[in-house]
Amino acid sequence: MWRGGSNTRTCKRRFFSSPTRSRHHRPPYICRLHSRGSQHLKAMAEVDHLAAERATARFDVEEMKVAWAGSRHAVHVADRMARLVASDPVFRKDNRTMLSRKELFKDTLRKAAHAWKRIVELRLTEEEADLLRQYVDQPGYVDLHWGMFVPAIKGQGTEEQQHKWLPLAYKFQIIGCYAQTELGHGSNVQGLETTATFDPKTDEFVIHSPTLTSSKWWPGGLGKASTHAVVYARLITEGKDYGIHGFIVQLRSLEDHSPLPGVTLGDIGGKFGSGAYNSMDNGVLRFDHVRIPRDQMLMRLSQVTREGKYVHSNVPKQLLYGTMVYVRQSIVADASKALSRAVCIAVRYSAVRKQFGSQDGGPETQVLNYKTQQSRLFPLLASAYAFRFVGDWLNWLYTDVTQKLEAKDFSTLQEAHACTAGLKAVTTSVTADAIEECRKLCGGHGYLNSSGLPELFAVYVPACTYEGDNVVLLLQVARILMKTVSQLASGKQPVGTMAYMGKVQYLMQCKSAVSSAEDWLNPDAIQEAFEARALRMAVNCAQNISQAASQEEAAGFYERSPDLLEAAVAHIQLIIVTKFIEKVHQEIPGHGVKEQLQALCNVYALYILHKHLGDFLATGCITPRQGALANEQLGKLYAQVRPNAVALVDAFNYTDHYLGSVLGRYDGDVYPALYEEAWKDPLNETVVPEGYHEYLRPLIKQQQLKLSRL
Ligand SMILES: CCC/C=C/C(=O)SCCNC(=O)CCNC(=O)[C@H](O)C(C)(C)COP(=O)([O-])OP(=O)([O-])OC[C@H]1O[C@@H](n2cnc3c(N)ncnc32)[C@H](O)[C@@H]1OP(=O)([O-])[O-]
Ligand SMILES: Cc1cc2nc3c(=O)[nH]c(=O)nc-3n(C[C@H](O)[C@H](O)[C@H](O)COP(=O)(O)OP(=O)(O)OC[C@H]3O[C@@H](n4cnc5c(N)ncnc54)[C@H](O)[C@@H]3O)c2cc1C
Repeated sequence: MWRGGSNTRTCKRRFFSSPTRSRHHRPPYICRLHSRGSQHLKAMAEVDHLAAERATARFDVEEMKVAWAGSRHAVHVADRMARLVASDPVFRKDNRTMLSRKELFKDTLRKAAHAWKRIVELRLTEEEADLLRQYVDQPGYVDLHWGMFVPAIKGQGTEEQQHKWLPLAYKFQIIGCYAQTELGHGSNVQGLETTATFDPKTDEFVIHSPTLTSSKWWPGGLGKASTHAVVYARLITEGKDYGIHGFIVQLRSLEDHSPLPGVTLGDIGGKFGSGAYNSMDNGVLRFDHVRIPRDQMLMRLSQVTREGKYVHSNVPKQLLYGTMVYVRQSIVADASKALSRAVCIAVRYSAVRKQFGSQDGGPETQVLNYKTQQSRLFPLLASAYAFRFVGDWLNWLYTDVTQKLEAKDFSTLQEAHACTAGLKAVTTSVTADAIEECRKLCGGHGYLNSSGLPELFAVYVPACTYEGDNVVLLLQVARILMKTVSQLASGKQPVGTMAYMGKVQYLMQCKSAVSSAEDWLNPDAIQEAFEARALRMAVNCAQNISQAASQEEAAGFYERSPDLLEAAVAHIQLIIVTKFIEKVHQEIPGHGVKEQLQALCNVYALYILHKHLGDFLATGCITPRQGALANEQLGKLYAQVRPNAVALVDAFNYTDHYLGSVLGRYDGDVYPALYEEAWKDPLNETVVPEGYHEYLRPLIKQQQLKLSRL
């Protein structure tokens, strides 16, 4: 019922033969003679400026790649797809920020068409094709086609509807998008205004946009590319409004791509940052009484009969939100990808960059050796790993819930909603902030487009808003927390990620036994502190809401919503910490791999504890002294991570192409690359800039004339 996109774990494999490759999947870098202005730079043989860093690693990087990717098979497939993309000139992206919007959009169409051609020619599996698209790394209509249009039909269409529409979508005979949000409403899905009124005379629905605010607004791929959309509209039949339902609507001609009669379509305009998300044609759409056959209503959950009778299957209405739940879980995995890219750039560059420290002409200090740099960077490195593992777990949960739903077991629906909504909110917020932090960690050069960080930030930051504004989603988690707390008194045992709340008697009064910094390395000590903090914050909120006895519960919730947000964050951080601890408890092969993950797990947990110390102290879970000990241990852990830092980001296994950053290059040969990149800027195409004769020369001449008259 919630069937979404592919579950890559179960994908059938069909490899195309691949050439043998060197250990690191980048072409050997030969520093080229620079075309302009840099003739003094001599061609050099390949040099690994980070070799000394790599030599200090105390673990097996190849095995860490397996731990990161999930399996040896996953490393292998990702490696092949990444190289395939990196070696293909069509997928070049280093000039992207210099293209105009129109050029960028056309470039996106070209890349998408070429990617599809390669997928067909090489007969790639679904898993391989997904990865290939990921490494092309340019937001475009295909993301919504595969990521939302297809999953919506799979999840909400009947067998016949799937049989009819999916083959068309799979072969790109139609291109689809997901048209839910309107100009007037996004978060409040039940507030959408577009109508789908059944006309029994013709056996059709009439799709209409009654107001300006009912215009569909934002859907990716809608503006220029899509031929079809799953449109969410209020179903009206026999004079009654049955609320929001999904409909497959054709928007453009399959002959000449012109909008069909009654359909007004366009792009909503340029977005934040150069390049970045501007490759996507987020669109506006209005309907003027557009007719579609009745069988284009997605009828898996509810149906309208030929006579116009509304029939709702005996399933929870929230299944209509299934596509969003599917995408939210995939966004958590994407957060670890975006965060690990930023961290990889910042760690490698921090190892190359040197400032201060030399009084006598000796070597300067690598900025990675500054404790402040480590205390800003290593928690982000740990977070990348934490998000990766919680993302894997969430993918498992999603698959499990989907199977239960197929068997008409809806008991885990709430758990799935709380986990996907909360983890989406926390991981995207942290990642967006972390990318910006990585930019600052790279100093001035981080601000250059060639660092890759400005574009990564601009592409990533809307993840805090799309698929549910993060605050709105955290309030959903808070509601479920409050419901769970209120049920504790009745003796109902919470399950899943809320199970810890069942230990309410103990967790409300327990005192941490930590008495030395080392005690904080005990996972039980961490787990208990996080559980007690999350539970006490939730219980405090529930008490404050109920104490406002004069108010309705909803009004109390509204008043206390800032505190509720924090309680929801505490609960989600507990889940992330728990899943990291569980991961480290598993068998993990490879020399030193488990030890490194253990250290990163502790960094993650103690960093969160340090950052939110106020919560832990205010709820009395730990004492100020124990808080100070946690911080002391954190410093020791940073020292442990330091010699492994570069190898830990190498384990992400990213090609230079995918990273797209002169600062994050695998070989660390940053300065010639920065120098060379600068000359590629269109401003450097002419020595004397355009506009000199119009504006600069007359200005200078005028001033000279004035001066000569004096
Ligand atoms: C690549 C980028 C592409 C981007 C694409 C997009 O952005 S696409 C556009 C993306 N757009 C967005 O993401 C829009 C974000 N907005 C929303 O998802 C919803 O409007 C809402 C969740 C905020 C409110 O929901 P509501 O109006 O129904 O009102 P309510 O709060 O009263 O909840 C009623 C009950 O339903 C439960 N429940 C809710 N959701 C789920 C769920 N998914 N599953 C299961 N259950 C769920 C909830 O717990 C409650 O349960 P209870 O207490 O009765 O047992
Ligand atoms: C890049 C991008 C791509 C997108 N792609 C698609 C797509 O393909 N298809 C599609 O249908 N949509 C898409 N969207 C739309 C997206 O899903 C919505 O923008 C998102 O759900 C947020 O809704 P909103 O814009 O209505 O924000 P609003 O709800 O108007 O948020 C504005 C502010 O109000 C606050 N707020 C709102 N409600 C509450 C509340 N109850 N309590 C407290 N605070 C509240 C929010 O926290 C926020 O600070 C996309 C958006 C973006 C930015």
